[in-house]
Amino acid sequence: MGLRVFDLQFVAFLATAILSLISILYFYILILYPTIFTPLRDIPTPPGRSLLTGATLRLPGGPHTHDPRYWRETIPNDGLIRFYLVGGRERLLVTSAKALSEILVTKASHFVKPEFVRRRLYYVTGNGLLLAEGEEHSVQRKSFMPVFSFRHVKDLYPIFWSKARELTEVLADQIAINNSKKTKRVIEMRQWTSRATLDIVGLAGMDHDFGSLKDPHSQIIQQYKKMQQSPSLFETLFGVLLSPFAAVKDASVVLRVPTRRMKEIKEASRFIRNVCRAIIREKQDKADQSSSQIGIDLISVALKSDTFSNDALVDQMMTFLAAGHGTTSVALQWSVYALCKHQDVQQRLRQEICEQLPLVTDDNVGISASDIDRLAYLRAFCNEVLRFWPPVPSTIRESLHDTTVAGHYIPKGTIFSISPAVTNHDAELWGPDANVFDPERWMREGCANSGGVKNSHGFLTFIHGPRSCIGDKFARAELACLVAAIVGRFHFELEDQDKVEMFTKGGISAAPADGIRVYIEVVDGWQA
Ligand code: HEM
Repeated sequence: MGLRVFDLQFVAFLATAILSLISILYFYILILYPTIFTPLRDIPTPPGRSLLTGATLRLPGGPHTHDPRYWRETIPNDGLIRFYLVGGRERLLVTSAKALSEILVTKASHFVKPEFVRRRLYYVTGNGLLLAEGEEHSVQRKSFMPVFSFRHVKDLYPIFWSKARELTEVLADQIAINNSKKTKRVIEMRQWTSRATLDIVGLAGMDHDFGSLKDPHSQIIQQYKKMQQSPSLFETLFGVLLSPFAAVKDASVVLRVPTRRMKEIKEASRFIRNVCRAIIREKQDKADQSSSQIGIDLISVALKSDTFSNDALVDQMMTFLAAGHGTTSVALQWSVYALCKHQDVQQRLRQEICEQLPLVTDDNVGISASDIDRLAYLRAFCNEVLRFWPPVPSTIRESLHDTTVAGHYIPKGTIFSISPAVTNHDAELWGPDANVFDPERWMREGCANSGGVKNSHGFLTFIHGPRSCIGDKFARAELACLVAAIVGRFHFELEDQDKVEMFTKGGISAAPADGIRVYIEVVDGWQA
């Protein structure tokens, strides 16, 4: 009996000691380290933070104490602003062109994508160009540079145009559906932009038509939807609980918890990998029969180079599908939003397109790169959409070892936020009208390629340096073809004219929250 009391006392003592230790550890990680001991304490920091939620980086949506654009404008800084994430973790927002240039270009090899980002993206992108680091990345990048050069991308315009035509056909069918007397109808753009851009990456990237524009039940689109699920309440709470330890060790353990969402993400990833594998086999069979059967798409060119194993090629295909599909889809959604909010721009763009391009309904007439690229206002409009609503609003980097940025000492393991959404609206770089949507800035003399920005780092949509978007020319050409085709054929108006579109909260891309619901109507003048 006496022994049992002693046992209980010992267990109670042990439990109290463990709880006290955990509390001290949390206190140190949450309060003491980030406020007193951190070597980053001299970097300007926005006032006020919640212990639980930190000052999590939000997407810009107007002045707000947690809005990084607001910090950029109100907190005096010399290139870096420190803020806290959930659990007291520190992060540095990079605000000056000089600091961006150091991290992205001059000292690019000192900075990598953090391990927890690589783990999170792995299922979606595979281990291709986006996630490779160091020498492996250099070799992969060198192999793919030629196929993403303008010399090659210009040959892909007819593919972009043919899918843009198909998009206009399915949209016209949607107007006619159920009620042939109706001339306009409300459509949610997201599903159509997503299907169009997936089909385009499929055709131009791997000579394979997923046919998702025509097939509403397309398996591959369903699988991508599964991958974009937001974390459940349990996963979020679990992440918050572990987050203080992320400062010590990354908390990607959350990804290893076998929740239903993680199971579905892994299944979807397996499904898409198998589709990629089958496409490669088909290509190899064709190539075995005749070398002239090899196409001009990205993967055929990689196959010809003999640099990649089949598994490595699957990773690259996953990368191109993921990196090239959602981003351009989001850019097209914002384009439609801009057209609705600025009807004068829509009219002027339609006039240029209708005057200078052949009918989109005419399937006998092809389009070349020069047909599209000579349309100055189309180019200005697309550039402004990409500036104003960068589809990747923020990316992150981690310092590989102790270094300096903007004159500040930066210890190994420091995490930086590189934010196109902040930099693309920086009044110091773009002038006082930085927060105004104005394609005209790209039409001024000598500004066609720069929009008049004072430093090239000011346009950060595709970032810069050795890790910049390799698909930027592909994306710009694709977006221009899609915008030209839909503006030439349809008139767009928001379902709710006064609606100010919000960004989605989750995901990598900054997509419009409601997928852009518009009235769409076939216009006179540019139809067969
Ligand atoms: C409007 C459309 C697009 C935007 C805004 C965009 C933006 C970006 C950004 C910001 C990065 C850098 C990410 C980081 O390092 O953290 C990136 C990388 C990348 N993008 Fe894009 N992208 C777009 C379209 C495309 C397309 C169409 C493709 C391919 C078909 C593509 C393929 C890639 C690849 C492979 C990388 C990794 C490059 C490397 O690390 O060497 N992107 N993109």
